[in-house]
Amino acid sequence: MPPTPATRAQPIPGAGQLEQRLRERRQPLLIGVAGDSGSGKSTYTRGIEWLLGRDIVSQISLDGYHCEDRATRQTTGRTPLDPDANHLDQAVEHLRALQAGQTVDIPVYDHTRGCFLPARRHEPTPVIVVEGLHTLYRGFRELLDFALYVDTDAAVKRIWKFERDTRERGYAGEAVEAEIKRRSDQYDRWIAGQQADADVILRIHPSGLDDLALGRLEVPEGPSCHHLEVIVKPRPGEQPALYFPVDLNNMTREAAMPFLLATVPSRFRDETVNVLHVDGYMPPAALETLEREICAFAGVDSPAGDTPSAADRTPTVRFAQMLIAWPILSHLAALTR
Ligand SMILES: Nc1ncnc2c1ncn2[C@@H]1O[C@H](COP(=O)(O)OP(=O)(O)OP(=O)(O)O)[C@@H](O)[C@H]1O
Ligand SMILES: O=C(CO)[C@H](O)[C@H](O)COP(=O)(O)O
Repeated sequence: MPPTPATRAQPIPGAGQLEQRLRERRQPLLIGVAGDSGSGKSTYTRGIEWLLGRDIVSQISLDGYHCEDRATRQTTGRTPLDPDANHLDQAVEHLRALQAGQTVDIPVYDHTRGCFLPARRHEPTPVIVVEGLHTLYRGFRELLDFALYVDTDAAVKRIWKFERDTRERGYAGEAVEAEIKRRSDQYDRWIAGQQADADVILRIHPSGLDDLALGRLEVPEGPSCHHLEVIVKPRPGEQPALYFPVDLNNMTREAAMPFLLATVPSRFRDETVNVLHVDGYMPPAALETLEREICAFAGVDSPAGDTPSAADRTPTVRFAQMLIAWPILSHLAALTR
């Protein structure tokens, strides 16, 4: 029998109106993002806000619920990774109120100075992204409509945290090194276990393309790339198609950019999952097509959020943001159908 030609799937009824359906909701949907400090939680989930805009998506950081500011922590020796060093019950109560459509005063932590600021009034938006060290803990998980865990390789995290904490948070280099060391057992004890309750796990490793190159990998100047693994559970039923073009000419020309995309059906914690692997540099034209497709699915003409920062505009980060936005948006679409 001749192979069936690949055709574009018919649109799923109701897809393309997600933004409208979210806007009509009275009760916000909560997306929880957990992971270590400096693991990339904010960076990799900003794509949702960028696609749908701030009217629809708002962010809450659980850092405001720490019990101690930076100076106090230096005297007690505790770190915020200890769940008891956070007002988690109050955070759960606030999320419950937001989910019920109420406005809440959210405590705020100022990382530039390491102290608390006056609480900020948070009006519920149709989607609220909640980020923090303990976001998938008991009490939170039951409230969440979608849970993401960001699991970043220690070596990658070390570089990101070191650079960010010395540049933006006023830390001396030795102090960051000492803090990373002090926290490593605590991460295993209090944070890592939350992966078990995630809908999607994003793992970030150093690029592995070197291992695939014959001889030395030749990479043009550009932002560094990483090997991302996105662990997703296959969704039952018909799914909307999401295309992005792969230009074979681009892969065989002289200055081809190294790029890898694979899906590997696997077993993970006794469940069937697909593991999407991405590494290298996605061609910008393909990325633009992918973003247009996701916008069409969401029902917006173009991304409705503020223009991203230069760091967020690197193709490697943008692609990762879309890879994370896609399972979240398609899940939200199923919940609002
Ligand atoms: N792919 C990347 N390439 C280079 N830098 C990155 C990348 N991803 C994240 N970073 C940087 O790493 C730092 C930490 O990222 P981010 O703020 O997203 O982490 P986080 O988990 O939200 O941190 P925290 O919970 O401590 O606030 C930031 O300075 C960010 O710009
Ligand atoms: O674990 C962290 C999440 O980012 C921070 O270390 C914690 O929020 C305290 O912040 P700072 O180090 O700026 O005092």
